[in-house]
Amino acid sequence: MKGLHLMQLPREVLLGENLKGEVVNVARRLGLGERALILYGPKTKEIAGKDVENNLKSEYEVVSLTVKKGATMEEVEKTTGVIRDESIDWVIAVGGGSIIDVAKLASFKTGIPFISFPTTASHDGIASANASIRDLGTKTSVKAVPPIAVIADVKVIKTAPYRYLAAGVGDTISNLTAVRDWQLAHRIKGEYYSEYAASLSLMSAKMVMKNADIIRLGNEESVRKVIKALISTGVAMSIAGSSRPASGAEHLFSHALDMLLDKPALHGEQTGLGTIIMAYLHGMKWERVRETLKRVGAPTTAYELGIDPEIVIEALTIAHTIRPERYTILGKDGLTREAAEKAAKITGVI
Ligand SMILES: NC(=O)C1=CN([C@@H]2O[C@H](COP(=O)(O)OP(=O)(O)OC[C@H]3O[C@@H](n4cnc5c(N)ncnc54)[C@H](OP(=O)(O)O)[C@@H]3O)[C@@H](O)[C@H]2O)C=CC1
Ligand SMILES: O=C(CO)COP(=O)(O)O
Ligand SMILES: [Zn+2]
Repeated sequence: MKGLHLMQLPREVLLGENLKGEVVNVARRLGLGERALILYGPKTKEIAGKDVENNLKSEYEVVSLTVKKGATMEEVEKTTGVIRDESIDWVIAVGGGSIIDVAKLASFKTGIPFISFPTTASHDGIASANASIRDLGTKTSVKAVPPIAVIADVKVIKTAPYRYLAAGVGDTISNLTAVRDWQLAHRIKGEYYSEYAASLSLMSAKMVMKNADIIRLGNEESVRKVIKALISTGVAMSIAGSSRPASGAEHLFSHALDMLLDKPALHGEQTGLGTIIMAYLHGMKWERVRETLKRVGAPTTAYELGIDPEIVIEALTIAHTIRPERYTILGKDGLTREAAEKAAKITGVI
């Protein structure tokens, strides 16, 4: 229908302590069916997956699946296969961004609801409607539906190494340049722009900047600050109907690194680094971005990320080719090698 803008959002968001047993109550309140599929990874099974599964078994028939190959189409297909073969009614994902994205796309393809139970605060896919699957023929996220509920147990999330929390700040601070890119595309290409989505996204970035010193403590309050920013960013993406409010040129840079590296760093670490450079290109106060990342202990140089400076330059020069329909500060032609090197050197990234 022309002019119709569909915004899908989670029905329940729980943020608190000791929520591994709460899943049963959430499922009951939402009237979810008898047969549940729980997805976890080898590590997140031990961290929280088994406990959630055992709690669920008191009231539901539960099938479990361990995702070993990350956010790949192979894992999505395996999951959709189990959903069909076992007549599953709903899915719960207990894990990092990869496990959540596998559950998100598999449940979307089979038309059943899923619950997001994050074990890290490292990415803003926790509550979003889009899924990033590596070998989907595109390097970027595709449309799915948001989780019907998000259950964020701060005690569980705190078990993750501090690096993950700092990565969550990197994924959130990206909103600053992502929104600038969006505004640019709105002005230059007449692209749809949502002031509400952009404001919510910017607010999340500003909140983590303001609370950098609290986040650095790595305690439960720190986790709460970052998780709220990540969930709000996911909602901003749902309002926008795309990842526009949270993904601009800094994400294209991170996607380019993922293509070039056998072992990329954490998503949020890469996007944080990209934000410093893209803020410089936009003529923004890029020093403030770098300062915040430093204050929370996130990497601000290629060296700290363990990435060869040459790869950083290459990623900067190819970033514009990854999602050509998404106009950014990199323009249609991208950066020359000289411009890329200069931007990376001036900002101290290489
Ligand atoms: N859909 C969206 O909107 C978005 C999606 N993303 C995507 O999310 C992914 C990044 O997510 P991220 O969470 O950073 O990484 P991953 O989900 O890839 O997890 C990385 C590793 O961390 C482990 N892990 C998870 N939780 C804990 C914990 N509490 N303690 C110790 N180890 C733990 C995982 O264990 P195990 O081996 O058990 O899985 C895995 O080995 C990328 O694929 C990115 O593209 C990012 C932003 C937005
Ligand atoms: O990571 C994301 C937002 O933080 C999703 O962005 P992409 O659509 O670029 O994959
Ligand atoms: Zn991201």
